[in-house]
This record gives sequence, structure tokens and C-alpha cells, in this order.
Amino acid sequence: MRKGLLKKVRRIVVKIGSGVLTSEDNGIDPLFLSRLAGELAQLRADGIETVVVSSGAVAAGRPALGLTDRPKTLPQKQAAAAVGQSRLMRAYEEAFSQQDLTVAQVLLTRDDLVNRRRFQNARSTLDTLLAYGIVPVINENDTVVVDELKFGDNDNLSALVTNLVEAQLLIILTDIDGLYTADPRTDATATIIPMVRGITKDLERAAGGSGTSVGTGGMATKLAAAKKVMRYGVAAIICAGKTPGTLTRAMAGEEVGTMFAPAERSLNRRKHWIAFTLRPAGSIRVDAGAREVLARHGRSLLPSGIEKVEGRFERGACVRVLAPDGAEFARGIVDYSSQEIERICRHKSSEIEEILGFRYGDDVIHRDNLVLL
Ligand SMILES: Nc1ncnc2c1ncn2[C@@H]1O[C@H](COP(=O)(O)OP(=O)(O)O)[C@@H](O)[C@H]1O
Ligand SMILES: N[C@@H](CCC(=O)OP(=O)(O)O)C(=O)O
Repeated sequence: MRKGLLKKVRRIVVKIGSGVLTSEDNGIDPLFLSRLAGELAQLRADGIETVVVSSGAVAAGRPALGLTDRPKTLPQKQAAAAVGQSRLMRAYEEAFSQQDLTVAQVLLTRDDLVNRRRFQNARSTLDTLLAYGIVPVINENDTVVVDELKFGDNDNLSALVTNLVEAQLLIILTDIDGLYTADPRTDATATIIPMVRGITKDLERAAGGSGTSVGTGGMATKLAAAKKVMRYGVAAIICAGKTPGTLTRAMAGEEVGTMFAPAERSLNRRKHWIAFTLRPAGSIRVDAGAREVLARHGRSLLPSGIEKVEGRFERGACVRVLAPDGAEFARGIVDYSSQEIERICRHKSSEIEEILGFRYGDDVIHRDNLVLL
């Protein structure tokens, strides 16, 4: 089963959690990195390209600041990341050069992927690095980001990078051997779930926060990352990073960790970007009839089906589309601003020009820019 899903994999994203990369005293663990380099070199010999998304900058920078616990303030965290990031890259360089692998540091902010031109630019840089046989090592640019610009956690970043580089598999290496029915740190009866075909509310409830002082999002953000790549038609595996050979065994189709099967109806890259990378600037509530034609027949959203607009946004913004009960069922890019939509909603498209004095087209959201969630 797993082997079948892995057959066409040629490019992978491997996300490394802070807990995997650092040892007890919070220094970078060189043994882990040299094992990782060995496993990635072998994959490369087998024709598989790797992009690494690595956490660990904050944890690696902590000792230099004399911090024994998680930094308390944002400037402290950013200072720790600034010190730690260069240590991290030095450690990667040392370990990877032993295997004749060259690494490249790539630091991203959310804006780099939200802006379509910057997204494309980041993509060509990464493609070029890979074409040269270099292993990109990506992290969030912690030193400069403020809340509005944050990916928040590297699980999310790794899912967006999987879309960016069109990898066929995301592997999340963490400090636990997979997704359990509950957090095994607090529930001794928890058992591992080997295969997930769809993310249910029950699974989301089971996935809790981080159990360590270095991890960020726990299993909850890993599940959210898996959900994102599944919608892109890509598989994900969450497995133990510290156990030697796990990556190799996972790539060979052995039953390690938890595997997430790709969704059968997947989104193309642009629609995935609309659904998961852009931040909604407001919402549009539609009536039952509009919900039906959008959800069932994949049609465009016309002004006549819109009941209410929430938030202020411009033409070209990403918005949530809500059903009459307020539940979000789609996201899309609008062709009219919130103020224009307030004036044309509940009207026929043929009346747009008369009401506004101009028209861009019949649709408020064209079906090519609309994603069902
Ligand atoms: N259902 C669950 N199954 C497995 N681990 C869970 C679950 N719920 C919460 N966790 C916690 O998630 C942690 C892994 O996330 P995190 O600490 O953020 O690691 P990383 O630094 O690799 O991102 C585990 O050590 C565990 O304590
Ligand atoms: N960018 C941060 C990591 C943030 C993060 O998500 O950490 P983790 O949960 O360990 O993957 C750092 O390098 O310390």
C-alpha cells in the first residue's frame, strides 16, 4: 500500500523539528545531522531530491543568551534565532559536506509566499538550487518577522514549501514516532495510527500541543500541515527523527510512523495557494441556492446569491465564503471590492453596470479563483 503511494516520488520535503535537532542541553546534535546527511545522500543516489525545512534556530541560540528555558519575549526569541540560525547552518554544512552535499540557507517570511511574484521568484531560486544538486535548508526568517507576517510554525511552512517546490511527499521528523490516538505523554493507553486517509474532527481533537520546551505547535500543527498537502494530492509521513534509519525505511515503504494518503480530488497549485497561503481579508455570506451551485456544480459566485459582506477588502483580495449558517465552505479571490459588493449583492449581474457605473464582469468570484474546502 505505502509502496504504491511512494512509487512516483522524485522530490521530497523533510521537516526537522527542534526536539530532533537539539540534544538534552539544547546544543545542536551533530550525530543526528551526520546520520541525516548519510540518509539524504543515499536518497540522492537513488534519484530523489530533497528540500529541508529545519527548525532549531531558537533552541540552538538559547545557550549563547544564557537562557535555559523558552525565550519569554519576542525580541529575546528573535535574538536567540539570530545567533542560532548561523550555528545551525554551520552544523548543517559540516555534516553535509562529509557526504559531498552542499547546503544553501533560505529564510522565508509569509509575505514571500503570499505575493504571487515573490512566490514565483522563491520557486525559481529553489528550482535552480536543486538543479545544481544543492540541498536548500529553509527556515522562517524569525529575526525580522512580526505577528502579521508569520507562518507561525515550521509544520505549516513545510506544507507551503511542499506546494512551492511541487514535491510529491512531505516527511515530518519529530520527537515522537507518529500520530497517536491521544498524546502519549499524558495518556498511557494511546496507540499509534499507521495510516490516515482523511482528517476527521476526532483526529483533530486527538492531536494536542507540544510536550517539550523547544517544540512549537505539537501534533496539532503537524496534522494541519498533513491536511494541506493531502489537498494538494501529496502524501505525508510523520515519524521519529531520532531513530537511525527511519527516513530510509519510510522511503522504502515500510510501516514506520503515520502515513497520510493524498486526497483523490486534489487542487492545482494556484488553488492550493488561494486556499492555504493567502490570508482571508473578509467574508461573504451566500444564500442556500448559491451554496448549492458552488459546492455541487463548481460554478462562479454571482452577486445575486450574496446576502452579506463582512470586513473591508479590495478587488483581488482573498475572502472566506460562508454558508447561510455561517460555516466557511469555500475561499476565493474577489473581482469586486467589499463596498462594491455591498451595492450589487442580491442583484442580477446584468444590473451591475447600472448600479456601479462600470463592470469588471458577471462574477464576484470566478470559478477559477474559487476553492471548495
Ligand atoms: N495525538 C498525539 N500523538 C502524538 N504526539 C502528540 C499528540 N498530541 C500531542 N502530541 C505531542 O506533540 C509533540 C511533537 O510536537 P512538537 O513538540 O511541536 O515537535 P517538533 O519540535 O518536532 O515540531 C510530541 O512530543 C507530543 O508530546
Ligand atoms: N523557526 C523556529 C522554529 C519554529 C517551529 O515550528 O519549531 P518546531 O515545532 O520545533 O518545528 C526556529 O528555528 O527555532
